[in-house]
Amino acid sequence: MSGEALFPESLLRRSGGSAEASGGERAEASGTGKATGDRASDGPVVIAPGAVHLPGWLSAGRQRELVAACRAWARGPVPLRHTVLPGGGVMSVSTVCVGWHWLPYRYSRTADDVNGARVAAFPGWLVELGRTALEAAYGPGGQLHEYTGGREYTPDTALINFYDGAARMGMHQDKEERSGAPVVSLSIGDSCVFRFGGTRTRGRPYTDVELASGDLFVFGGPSRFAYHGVPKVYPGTADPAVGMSGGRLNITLRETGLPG
Ligand SMILES: O=C(O)CCC(=O)C(=O)O
Ligand SMILES: [Fe+2]
Repeated sequence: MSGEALFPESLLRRSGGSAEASGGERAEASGTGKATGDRASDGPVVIAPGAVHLPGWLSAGRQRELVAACRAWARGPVPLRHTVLPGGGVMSVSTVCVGWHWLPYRYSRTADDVNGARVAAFPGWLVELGRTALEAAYGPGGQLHEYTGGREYTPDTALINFYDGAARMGMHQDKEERSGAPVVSLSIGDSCVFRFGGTRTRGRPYTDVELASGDLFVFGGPSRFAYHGVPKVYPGTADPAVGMSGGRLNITLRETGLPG
């Protein structure tokens, strides 16, 4: 089944209700309460220059639609799998990609380290969702324009990561892309600690942000190549209304900058 068919108009609408990046810096709330599927957005929180957290940006309905699309992609043409690293280590998250397949440490149209199949096409509605997300995080002009090199944001790959309660992701940079356009990250299901550091080292200083179901996090501009990771997931914190029985789903949209 094509992912496109699963998507109603609601995902294509430029979202109302999502605040624009007008507020100044605010301290990050550190509550660990049960995440609901439909938290009202409190507005953008600037974590570092170019790095913005928008709590509760996706409605419960949109989260359910994304969960359904990710389920369809996980069925094929490339299955969800634990990536094997060159040193023999196996990532604890399971991943499936759309548009371009990420493998350590490059992109390919085919899943060369899985089953060799060409990955699912990157759908137009997901480009629109990425654009809407950037506008919500940065505001319609200004940084948005600057951080995308004056072009419209055109993500062409999505990495979909599934975390069970024990899964983690070590500190790393997203640097296989040749484009410096921002990364758009959407979280659904269980809450986690998202650790966001600097561009030079994977160590301190960093900021720990709790990402809950429906949250948007964007990192671009001076933060585009910042180290980040997920040291902890809080099992059982998701609202079953988003359509997941457990675990955490994270979708990152990126521009690869690759031809074709
Ligand atoms: O799960 C997350 O929030 C981050 C995922 C990530 O950093 C990645 O896929 O490169
Ligand atoms: Fe990453």
